[in-house]
Formats: sequence, C-alpha cells, structure tokens
Amino acid sequence: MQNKIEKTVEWLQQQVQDAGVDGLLVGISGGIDSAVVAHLIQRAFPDNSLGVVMPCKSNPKDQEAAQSVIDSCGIDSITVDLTETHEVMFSKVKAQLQEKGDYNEDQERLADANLRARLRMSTLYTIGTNYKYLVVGTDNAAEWYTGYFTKYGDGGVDLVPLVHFTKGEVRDMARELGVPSEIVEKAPSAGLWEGQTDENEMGTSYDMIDKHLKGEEIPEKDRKLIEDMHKKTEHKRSLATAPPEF
Ligand SMILES: Nc1ncnc2c1ncn2[C@@H]1O[C@H](COP(=O)(O)OP(=O)(O)OC[C@H]2O[C@@H]([n+]3cccc(C(=O)O)c3)[C@H](O)[C@@H]2O)[C@@H](O)[C@H]1O
Ligand SMILES: Nc1ncnc2c1ncn2[C@@H]1O[C@H](COP(=O)(O)OP(=O)(O)OP(=O)(O)O)[C@@H](O)[C@H]1O
Ligand SMILES: [Mg+2]
Repeated sequence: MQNKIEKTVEWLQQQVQDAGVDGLLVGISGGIDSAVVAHLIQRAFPDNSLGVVMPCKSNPKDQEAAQSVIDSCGIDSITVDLTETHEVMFSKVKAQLQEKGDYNEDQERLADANLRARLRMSTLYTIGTNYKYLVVGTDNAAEWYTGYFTKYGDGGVDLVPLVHFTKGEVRDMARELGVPSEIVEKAPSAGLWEGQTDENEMGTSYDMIDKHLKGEEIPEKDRKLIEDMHKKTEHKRSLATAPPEF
C-alpha cells in the first residue's frame, strides 16, 4: 500500500505540472474518501493544497469529523457554509415550479440532495480558480462503477486519483496515511439527508461491490443490482452525449 500511496502522490504532482497550475483542492466531508484525498494532496503539495469544508444543512458531527481530518494531515483549509445559498436557490425554483403547477413532491428529496452536491462543485471551482488549483474528486472504484455520485456534482472534478482503488483498499490506505480511526470505521454516507447511508440506499454493500470488481463470486441478487446500476449510469462516466455527425 505504501508503494501505491507514493505512486499516487507522484501522479498528482505530475498532473499539476502538466496542467501548468499551482496546486490542488478537495472538499472535506468528514468521510473516509475525502480524508484519504486530503492526506494525498497535502503530501503532494504541502504548501499548495487546500481542504474545503462545505456544510449544507449538515449534521454538526460531520464538521467535527472534517476538522479531525484537517488536523490529522495539517492541510490548509477554508469553510464555506452553503445552507443559506441552497435554501435560497431551492425555494426559488420550487416556488416557480409550484406556480406553474408542475412541482413533483416525489422528486423533492433527490433534487434537493443533488443540488447540494452541485453547489459544492461550483464552490470548489470558484475557489480553485482563485488559487489556480485543480479540483480533486474522491470517487473510489465501487462508486465509479455503480455511478453512485451526482453527475456534475461530486462527479464534476478534474482528477480522480482513487478511481482504481476498491473501498477496502481506500480503508487500508486511510490507515496507512494516519486518517483518524473513527473516520475509517464509520458507515459511508453521502450525508445528503438525515440518516442516509450508502449501503442502505444502494441495497448492497461495498464489500459485495469490491468482490464483484475483483471477479469473485457474489449472490445473483447483488450481481444483478450492481450491473443494473452500472448500465444505468453509463452516461455519467463520459462527457455529454453527442449525436454522430449528420
Ligand atoms: N441515459 C442518459 N443519458 C444522458 N443523461 C442521462 C441519462 N439518464 C439520466 N441522465 C441525466 O442524469 C441525471 C441523473 O443523474 P444524477 O443527477 O447524478 O442523479 P441520480 O443518479 O438520480 O442521483 C445521484 C445518486 O448519487 C448518490 N450520491 C450523490 C452524491 C454523493 C454521493 C456520495 O456517496 O457521497 C452519493 C445520491 O444519493 C443518489 O443516489 C438525470 O436527471 C438526467 O439529467
Ligand atoms: N460537507 C461537505 N463538505 C465538503 N465536501 C463535501 C461535503 N459533503 C460531501 N463533500 C464532497 O463530496 C464527496 C463525496 O462524498 P462521499 O460521501 O462519497 O465521500 P466521503 O464522505 O469522503 O466518504 P464516505 O463515502 O465514506 O462517506 C466527498 O468526498 C467530498 O469531497
Ligand atoms: Mg460521505
């Protein structure tokens, strides 16, 4: 794992050099994936990396966890609270849709959640432009394969250093890097609504997805679910769909 960490740090340094920019930034949620990325970019650029904490109607415990990540790697940081911004934008759109008679209550939770992820993306690019830094994503192999991210939200990034690592490997990496153990051990959550956990929402576990990605046998029900998610989210892994030239 030490070797993979070193190679990833070198790759990050190379990307910055090739792009002719000055450094890297990442959103720090208090979860394990962003904790690992924060440690990696801090190692790659001790003086030119930034962690951005962006609460958005979030549980205050997440902010404490984010702070513990910042303390554990010593990365420079900034906090931008998006609660008010989200409230203004979501309620404005909702009011216009209601006035038009088209508001769909059933889609509210998802639309609200994805707006949080997209506001975070916009915030990261605004800050990234200020510093001339690239935006680093946190998707691991399991999330990438199943498309478990918001298109142009947390999926809207410049670099995806963890995309070949299973969730299990991300955990090993986190331990090696010195990510606080409470963060390594807690249940993965997108934190997009109260009580959300990735595994409840997906209906399968990261262990199952990891096994499937490694070519191991898993129950048919899980295999089908994972393959269905993969097919349905194909559009998220490429840029906008274009027609052939007519
Ligand atoms: N075939 C197609 N070709 C081109 N575009 C297509 C498409 N099908 C849908 N689309 C577009 O994609 C949209 C649906 O994709 P998207 O907007 O991503 O939304 P969707 O996949 O419905 O939801 C995002 C999922 O990711 C989860 N998530 C989000 C953020 C962070 C995390 C985390 O782990 O931290 C997890 C979240 O809980 C939710 O389950 C549609 O509204 C439509 O605009
Ligand atoms: N409150 C937040 N502040 C800053 N960034 C956030 C916040 N919430 C989510 N993000 C960004 O969105 C990414 C996607 O979230 P995701 O839940 O997949 O990762 P994680 O929280 O780091 O790890 P885990 O999957 O274990 O919860 C995060 O890694 C982080 O970069
Ligand atoms: Mg999370």
